[in-house]
Amino acid sequence: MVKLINTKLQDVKLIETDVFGDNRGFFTETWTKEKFEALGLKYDFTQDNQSLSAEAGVLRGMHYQLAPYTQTKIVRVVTGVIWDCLVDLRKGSPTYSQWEGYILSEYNHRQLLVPKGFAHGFVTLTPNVNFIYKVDGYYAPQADRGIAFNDPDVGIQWPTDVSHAIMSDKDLKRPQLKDAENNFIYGEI
Ligand SMILES: Cc1cn([C@H]2C[C@H](O)[C@@H](COP(=O)(O)OP(=O)(O)O[C@H]3O[C@@H](C)C(=O)[C@@H](O)[C@H]3O)O2)c(=O)[nH]c1=O
Repeated sequence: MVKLINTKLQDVKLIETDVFGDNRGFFTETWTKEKFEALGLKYDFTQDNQSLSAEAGVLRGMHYQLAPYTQTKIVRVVTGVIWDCLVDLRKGSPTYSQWEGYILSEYNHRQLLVPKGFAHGFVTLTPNVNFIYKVDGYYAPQADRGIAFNDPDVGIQWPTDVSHAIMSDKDLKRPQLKDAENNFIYGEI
């Protein structure tokens, strides 16, 4: 059985699948087309991605691709623990500009549905985080955008001190939401 858990953010869902433990370890179906579609999660996935973050305190975010290159993502962690964060960038959404964080780990096996129009990022809470995700749109570097992880107007409360987080140069220079290019309209994407 696949279980969907609503979150504070409109349209964002946590996903739990059955995990069958035994003397060898465990088994779980991480994505099953017909079971996910029966719950309304019907996407034409085009790409699977993996990142490794070697240390605790790596911060990647807050990322999105502009329309028409928007991506739905289903994200999860296969080794390690992260605090994953989303910001709703869809103008007109009841939760516009709000953020929420979720623990995703090799232990809770939780996945997160990141709808189109959300900025997404995470901080690693352990070393050796293997993060994998499906997306339903190809990588489009010309549409690659982000907002600053520490935008005071958004006010994300990271669970650890991220003032010296290990980050890409690109992410250190992201604009605030009020200055960011953003063409998402709630209901239109
Ligand atoms: C995302 C991506 C990157 N790349 C390349 C570009 C670059 O040389 C290298 C690293 O890219 P980045 O620094 O953007 O990688 P990263 O910071 O891990 O980017 C990811 O972060 C998380 C939080 C997300 O939400 C993802 O959608 C994606 O934006 O990989 C691809 O070739 N295809 C892709 O789909």
